[in-house]
Amino acid sequence: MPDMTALIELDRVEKVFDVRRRTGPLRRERRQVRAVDGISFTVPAGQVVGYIGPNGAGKSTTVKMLTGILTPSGGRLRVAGIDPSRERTRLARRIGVVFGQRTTLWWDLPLRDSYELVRRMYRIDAARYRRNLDRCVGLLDLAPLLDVPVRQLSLGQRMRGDIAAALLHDPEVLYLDEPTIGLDVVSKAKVRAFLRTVNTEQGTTVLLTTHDLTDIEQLCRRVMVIDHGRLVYDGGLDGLHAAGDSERTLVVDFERELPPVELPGARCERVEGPRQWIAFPAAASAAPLVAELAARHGVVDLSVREPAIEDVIARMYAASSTAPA
Ligand SMILES: Nc1ncnc2c1ncn2[C@@H]1O[C@H](COP(=O)(O)OP(=O)(O)OP(=O)(O)O)[C@@H](O)[C@H]1O
Repeated sequence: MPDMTALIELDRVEKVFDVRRRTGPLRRERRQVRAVDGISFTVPAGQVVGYIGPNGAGKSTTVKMLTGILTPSGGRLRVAGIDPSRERTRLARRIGVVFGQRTTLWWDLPLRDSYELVRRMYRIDAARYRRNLDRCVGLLDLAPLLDVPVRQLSLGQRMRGDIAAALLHDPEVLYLDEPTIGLDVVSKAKVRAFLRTVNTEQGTTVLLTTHDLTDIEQLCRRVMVIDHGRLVYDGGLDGLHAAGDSERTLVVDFERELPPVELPGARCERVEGPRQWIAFPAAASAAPLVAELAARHGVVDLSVREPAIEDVIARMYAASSTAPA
C-alpha cells in the first residue's frame, strides 16, 4: 500500500553507472558504479530532511533521480505521486531546485529579468507572481539587487537570488544542494532563517544536502545518512550524535594564560596562550559549561565549533563496529 501522506517515496531505488575507462592505447575497461544501491524512504509533506554523507556517497545522484534528470536503474520512485523521469515537465511545476555550486539564473541579466523569465516558463499568474516575489524580496533583502546583473552579485547575494527563483512558482518540494556553501556567517544565517519561514508558513517540504552540520542542526529534525549508495542512518540529529559519540568544541579566550581547565563532562584538548579548546559531547548543552567557566575565570571571548559531518559519520561507524552484537 502506498503511503498516502508521503510526498517523496523511494522503494529500493538503484542507480548503476556504466563507466568506460581507457587503460591503454587500445584497451578500455568497463566497470559498473552502484551510485545508489537500494535506497528506501518516505518523506511526509511539510518535513525538512537533511540528506548527508561523505563525498561520492550518492546524494547528488539521488537528487537527480528525484528531479527526473536521471532515470533509476531499479526500484520505484515517486514525488507528489509523479514518476519523475517519465513526467519531468509535469513534476517541474511541483518542485524547486537550488544547487549551491551553480546558478540557474541568467548570468548577464539583472535578477528582475531572470525572475520574469521564470514567470513565463512556469506560466505563473500575475497575482501569485507578485505575492511570491514581494515575499522573497522582503525576506531575502533582494530589493537593492533586483537591477544588478547576476554576474556582478556576490556568492551570498547570488544564492539568495537563486533560492527566490526556485520558489516563485510555489513548489511543494524544495531540493537544496549545498545552499550555504562558501557563504559568510551573515549570509548563511539569512538563508537558514528564510528556509525556516518558507517551511513554517508555506508548509514546503525540503530535502537538504549539505556538508555544514549547522545547516542540519538549525533546519532539520530528521537526518538521513547515505554512504556507498546505502542508507546507513535515518532519525533525529540527537540520535546521530549519540550513535557517533561526537563532540563539539568550546573555543575560549581567557584573560590570561591558564593551565588546562578541568570541567565535569568536558576535556581540554588544546592550549595556546590564553586560548583553550574544550571538547564536550555534541548532544549536551554548552550553557552549563559556559556558566561554570565564566564563574571561575575571566573570559574575553568564546565560540562553539560544530564537528564536521564527516567526523560525525566516521565516529558513527567506529561506534557501530566496536559495539557488542
Ligand atoms: N554520470 C556519472 N557517471 C559515472 N559515475 C558517476 C556519475 N555520477 C556520479 N557517479 C559516481 O557515483 C557515485 C556517487 O556520486 P554522487 O555525485 O551522487 O555523490 P555525492 O554524495 O553527491 O558526492 P559529493 O558530496 O561529492 O557531491 C560516485 O562514485 C561518482 O563517481
